[in-house]
Amino acid sequence: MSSNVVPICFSANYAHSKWGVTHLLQNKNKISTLRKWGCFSANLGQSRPHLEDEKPSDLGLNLGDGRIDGSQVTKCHKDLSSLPKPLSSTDLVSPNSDGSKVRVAYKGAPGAYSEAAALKAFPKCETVPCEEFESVFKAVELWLVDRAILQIENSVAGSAHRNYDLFLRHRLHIVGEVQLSIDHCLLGLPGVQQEDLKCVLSHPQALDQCKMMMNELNVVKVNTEDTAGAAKIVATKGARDTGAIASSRAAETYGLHILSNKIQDDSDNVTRFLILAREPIIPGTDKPHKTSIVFTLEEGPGVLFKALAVFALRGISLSKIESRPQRNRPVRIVDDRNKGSAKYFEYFFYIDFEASMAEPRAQYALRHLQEFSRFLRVLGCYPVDSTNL
Ligand SMILES: O=C(O)C(=O)C[C@]1(C(=O)O)C=C[C@@H](O)C=C1
Repeated sequence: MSSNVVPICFSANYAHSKWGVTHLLQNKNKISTLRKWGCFSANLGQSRPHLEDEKPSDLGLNLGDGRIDGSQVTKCHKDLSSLPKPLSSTDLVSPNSDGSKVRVAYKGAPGAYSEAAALKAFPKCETVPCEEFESVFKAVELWLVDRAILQIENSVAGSAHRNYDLFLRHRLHIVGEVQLSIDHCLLGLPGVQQEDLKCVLSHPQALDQCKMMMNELNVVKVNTEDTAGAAKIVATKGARDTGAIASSRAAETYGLHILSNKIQDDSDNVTRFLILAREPIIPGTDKPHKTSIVFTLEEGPGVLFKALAVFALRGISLSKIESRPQRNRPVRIVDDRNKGSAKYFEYFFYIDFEASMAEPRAQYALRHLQEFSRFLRVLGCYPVDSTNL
């Protein structure tokens, strides 16, 4: 197939498409709630709600009992063997609840923690390494993969600030979270001792999480794109005075030795990752859910206080709040005749709150928040990761 030919899939099986539409119809009420808050981007108008009651004959098809026998084939004047064979359900590769066959994009080299997070969420998935965060998002948007995994915060080193900004540059939805316990190792070439090291490479977050050990060793710290990338550099350069902070999986992947393990300052070192997809999931109330939103505020006294109160008033806990500069409008200048002009920074506020969008109290809280906000977007509503770390 030439590279500029895009295969477009259509259903040759009425029953299959009917199932999809029926499934959507059953969840129509929930979906309309989601769309109201901007967290559903699929165009339901394209699916045909009346299709559920339609029969093949209504669609202008006369299939008889649905089967084609040999006599029908011989009546054709054309060679049908060159026509594309319809996909059967066994050919289809789609995200399954057991995690099989899901393709997950992550930023970094094989052996990175983000790859481990993808494997924790989808144990049988195919992981797809990407060089840039932009490519991770693009891979999902262009249907090259089914999901993306994105590190968002660490219990010791804090938020991955830049990753917050990516949400507004793209329109992916948060459909899950993964909490991964991070045990860093100091890696070196076989035969190298810890004392031989003059320089240690790693991702800035990992170097930050192992400050005490780095100060003790008195080495030069060098930032790399990711921890596994650091291990790869040490292995490929063969530098005996250079070590890497990375996982034991990375040591195995690149044939390095573990000089020291669990070197992080805090033994409870946990990184939270988000799972992103093209479509949101239908939020439930069967298990604890979180909702992530981003908003900007109107001007006025106490607006941030009022914004946060909409959750407190309804007994909804906030699990995270983060602010990021509004890049397109970073400063607001207010002129006051008596006090002169003042510059205020403008922010996007990101909040995770502990409720499902299927709960009326969450819907009321967002409706209330709209009174004080200029812009509001639901980034996703997803089950809390309550698995063992
Ligand atoms: O470098 C990696 O291996 C990553 O997956 C990135 C990352 C991060 O950005 O926080 C992930 C987990 C650890 O906290 C350290 C690094």
